[in-house]
Amino acid sequence: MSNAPTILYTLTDEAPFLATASLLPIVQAYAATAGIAVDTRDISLAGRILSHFPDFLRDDQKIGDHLAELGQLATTPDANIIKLPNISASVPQLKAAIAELQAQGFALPDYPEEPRGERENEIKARYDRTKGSAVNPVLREGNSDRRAPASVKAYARKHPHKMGAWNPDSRSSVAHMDGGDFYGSEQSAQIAQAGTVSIELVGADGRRNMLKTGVKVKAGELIDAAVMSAKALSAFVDAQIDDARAQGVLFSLHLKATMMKVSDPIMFGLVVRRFYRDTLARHAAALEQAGFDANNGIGDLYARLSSLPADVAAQIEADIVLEYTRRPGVAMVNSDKGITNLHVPSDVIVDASMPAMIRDSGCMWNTDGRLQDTKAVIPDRCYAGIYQAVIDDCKANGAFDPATMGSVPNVGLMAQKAEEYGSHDKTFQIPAAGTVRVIDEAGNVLMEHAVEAGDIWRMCQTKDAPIQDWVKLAVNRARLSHTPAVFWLDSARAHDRNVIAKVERYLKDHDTNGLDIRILAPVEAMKFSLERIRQGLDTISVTGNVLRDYLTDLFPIMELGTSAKMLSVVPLMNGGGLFETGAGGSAPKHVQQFVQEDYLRWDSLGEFLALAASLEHLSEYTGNARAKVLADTLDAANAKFLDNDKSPSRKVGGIDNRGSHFYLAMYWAQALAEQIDDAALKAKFAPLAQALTANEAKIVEELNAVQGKPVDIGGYYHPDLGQVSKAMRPSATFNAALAGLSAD
Ligand SMILES: NC(=O)C1=CN([C@@H]2O[C@H](COP(=O)(O)OP(=O)(O)OC[C@H]3O[C@@H](n4cnc5c(N)ncnc54)[C@H](OP(=O)(O)O)[C@@H]3O)[C@@H](O)[C@H]2O)C=CC1
Ligand SMILES: O=C(O)CCC(=O)C(=O)O
Ligand SMILES: [Mg+2]
Repeated sequence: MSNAPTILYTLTDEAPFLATASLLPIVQAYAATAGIAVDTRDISLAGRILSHFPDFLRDDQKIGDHLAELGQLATTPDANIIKLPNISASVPQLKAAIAELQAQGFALPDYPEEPRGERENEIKARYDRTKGSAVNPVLREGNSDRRAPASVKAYARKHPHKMGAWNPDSRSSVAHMDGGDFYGSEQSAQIAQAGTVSIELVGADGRRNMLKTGVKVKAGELIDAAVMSAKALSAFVDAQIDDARAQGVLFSLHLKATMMKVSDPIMFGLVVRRFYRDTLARHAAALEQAGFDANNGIGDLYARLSSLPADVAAQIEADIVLEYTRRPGVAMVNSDKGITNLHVPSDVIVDASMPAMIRDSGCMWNTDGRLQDTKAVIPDRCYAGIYQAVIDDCKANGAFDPATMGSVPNVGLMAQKAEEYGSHDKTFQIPAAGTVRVIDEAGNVLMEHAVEAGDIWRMCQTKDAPIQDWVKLAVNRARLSHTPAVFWLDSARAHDRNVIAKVERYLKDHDTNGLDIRILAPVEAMKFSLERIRQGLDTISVTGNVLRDYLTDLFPIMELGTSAKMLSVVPLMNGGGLFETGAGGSAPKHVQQFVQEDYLRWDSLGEFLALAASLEHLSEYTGNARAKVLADTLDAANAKFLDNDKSPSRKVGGIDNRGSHFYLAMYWAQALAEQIDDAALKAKFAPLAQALTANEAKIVEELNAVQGKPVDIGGYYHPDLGQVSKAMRPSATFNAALAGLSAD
């Protein structure tokens, strides 16, 4: 790459994809002035689906497997990838995307939910590769460094977002199991020498059923396994439903059905089956016939009613209404449309949903569209306790104050499918009682669990090199930021005990003189960090993969109002760079607003920060001095952008995503025209800076004039590129000015 510096910009889904249609032409035009190509790769859900079915498509419809290509590139020092959030699809989303593509003339097969025969099994396996968190584990060949840069933190202090007040008498709480969960059953082993392990289920009758063979392991690697008892989960859920009703609080469930794509939909399904148990039992035969799958949420039931005789469908609907009278109120995703917390597994995702609840005074929405105290059910104990610690702190001390609070950046272990990221192909719902064993090639039993039918058993892998890299990253971050760093590890967990031993060993490889580095159990680490945050002090959280996910939404949402404003860098272990934009998702409700009123609220600050880091990395890797000038001036532009508060406002009338891109382009051009490090660039950007500055009012008016009416983009999962581009670039004056930069 050093000859032809290239940045690869990912095309994804929903709001970030729409934003790209406006931002990318700006980025490409500016980067070209330094001889940098910014190419795209399609890793959207639709793109991933199409790339897996070339044999069903016309030649002109086929696309390559861009994700595999990027995954390969991520293992090389040449990688310079800007990764926007993408859909980690649940089954309902996957089916909706397939239906949309079929309607657009792509002759894809249906998703065989209950595959019959080899052909359907093969088709389902192909689709399943595109499902859930299919992208991030492939690209994240490094550990993550997520933080709010100083300019962003200063912005948040100057323009604090609203936080709901906390009442000390709030009845909101987090409920978790006391036993029979992953936490209570975790076992861990360290691999002595490279080889393979197998996973077998030995039935009560002694029959051996191989669940998986040939799982490659490296020397020094940690493997862990745990089981969630279906019986224990079921009893726990029943007790929580009753308790929520007795207390008069809303019932809500918080899982990560997208990222934990095998285990969590099963847990979600179990909760749906318990909550609606009377209706589901009464109509079991009809619902079976209609193909209802509780793992896809109660929304799946409604979607299938039309396939049943009208009187049966009406009876089922009536029974559900009746059943609600016997249950606690359920938290709503959208009370206007009657969408509950149990409708779709991907609607309520714990990393974003718990911070939202905490920001809303510990409440969620009830069916009347009003906020109400809530019981948040997070069954497994591994991490549930951290949220109760936040709730306890808010009840004791009131809401956090974004104008004064400190920050909790994160260094997260995730490289090479570390921890839960690698569990997908090693998670099983157990068909019959027996014992699950993990055995090595010599036949040694490394871990074993007694299991019952319906239990969820899963194994994770964490290689040694990523742990070493993670420790190094933590020490470097603590040194660079002069900030204490806490490893959130729980000595009561078998896996964490093994990680602690490695951390203690690898910390010795570094100069930690003068640094404050501690290892604390998650709840203690949370209390310690919260106590400091209230004093305005920062504390680096150094965590495993799941806490990385949880904390990098929780703290940014409390501190900045959104994780979109985070700098999110993944220094790839082989030297390349993966620059993620923000730490949040693809915000589906932004698309709904856009098609209804041509207004896109998506905040691209995460993209701006990622681009600056990517240009900086490119300049260091290739020695391209102009890339450095572009990076420095973009930094300056970002600071000005924040200072002048040019992020999109929430409602029609203000500037939206497109307006904010214009301001970034203007500030960036002005900084380039003002700098003195590169005279040619200065001369090139002077006329553009002048044109944008002179036409500011006109451009903003052209951009804002389109707002307020519906806009058609030709699809949700696979919108029409031409229509999107037209909608996202409505200012002729701005477009002409940019074209001028590329022309000369
Ligand atoms: N890295 C990735 O690829 C990730 C992908 N996802 C995927 O994203 C989808 C949605 O997930 P969900 O958990 O709802 O999380 P989101 O982060 O998409 O949404 C949660 C809320 O965060 C706020 N928000 C997030 N990003 C922005 C932004 N750039 N501009 C303005 N507001 C923003 C909005 O809150 P408010 O309205 O309160 O301002 C939004 O409603 C799922 O398909 C999920 O799988 C999720 C996380 C990461
Ligand atoms: O991989 C995913 O599905 C989501 C990842 C995520 O939420 C994150 O990285 O913060
Ligand atoms: Mg997340």
